[in-house]
Amino acid sequence: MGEGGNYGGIVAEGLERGFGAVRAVAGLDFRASPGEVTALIGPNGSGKTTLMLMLASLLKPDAGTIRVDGLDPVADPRGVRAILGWMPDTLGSWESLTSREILGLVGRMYGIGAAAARRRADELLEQVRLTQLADQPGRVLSRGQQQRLSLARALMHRPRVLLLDEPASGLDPGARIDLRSMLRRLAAEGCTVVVSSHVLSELDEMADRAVFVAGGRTVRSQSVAEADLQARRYAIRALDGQGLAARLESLSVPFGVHRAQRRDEAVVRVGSETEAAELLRRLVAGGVAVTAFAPASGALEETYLSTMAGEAAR
Ligand SMILES: Nc1ncnc2c1ncn2[C@@H]1O[C@H](COP(=O)(O)OP(=O)(O)OP(=O)(O)O)[C@@H](O)[C@H]1O
Repeated sequence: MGEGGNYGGIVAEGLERGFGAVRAVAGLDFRASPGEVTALIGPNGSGKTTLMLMLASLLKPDAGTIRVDGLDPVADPRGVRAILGWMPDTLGSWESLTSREILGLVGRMYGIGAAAARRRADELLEQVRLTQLADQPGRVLSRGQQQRLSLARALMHRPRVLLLDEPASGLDPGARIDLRSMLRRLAAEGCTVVVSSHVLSELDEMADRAVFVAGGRTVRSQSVAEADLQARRYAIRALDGQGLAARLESLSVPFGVHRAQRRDEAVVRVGSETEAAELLRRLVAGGVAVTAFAPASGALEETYLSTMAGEAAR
């Protein structure tokens, strides 16, 4: 429960924001609950950053209402900033200050005492694996290291709500895994976590819920568990591709042939995991030597493609 209102987490309704003639956000509803990681997904220019800036009190909506843990970012921007951590997609930094100094300064800006800020900075530098570089000036950090520092900055004041715009971009695979487990842990501690990303396979692993936006509007909101249950495409490979095709034809299963990783595979659409298991059983029973049988794309990617295809047809 938020201190200043009835809802914990984020509730935004009917949001609109234009820049001159461009309607960046044009009737957007968005919710994110405490204890969950919510993914914000949409094509380039669909309004994700504009939405996050409004949630973070850094940009005023032209219309609509926002509550962040019960607080209104328009009426009470300081209140919202005190409970919210914001990791922008690119972060300007103080080039001559060290990571340790930057975090110390950010801590002081949030009103944390010097000793407590130092302790918190050390703890976060450890978590984002920057301890070795803590006393190097900011300008020597690589892009991925800057991203990790940016995450530490967003967490300095232990925010209850965390907004991250493309947090994984520039991170190496190990750092991506660290990021995922950090965000899961923060959600488990009750934090409201919102992540925008174009890497949908990563969100499959990380998010509980996804909000899809296009053209500045919400076009779909779905839990990842629901996405997992929906109809999806499976890719099948066999030692003998022609035998596989013949068997699919005899079972009256429509399929397309797709060249992947230098080999042909058949792509079919199945309604559920049960249906997939039954198809695999029948192929094997029919003597097809199946070597691979798996979803052709992640659950959120599947929703994204079908949702955006629907949008294009509007
Ligand atoms: N300050 C601005 N002035 C003018 N137009 C802007 C401004 N900020 C955003 N826009 C426009 O608003 C639209 C939405 O932009 P936004 O950055 O919110 O998209 P996004 O979904 O975050 O995109 P991406 O996935 O590429 O990061 C775009 O058409 C963009 O050009």
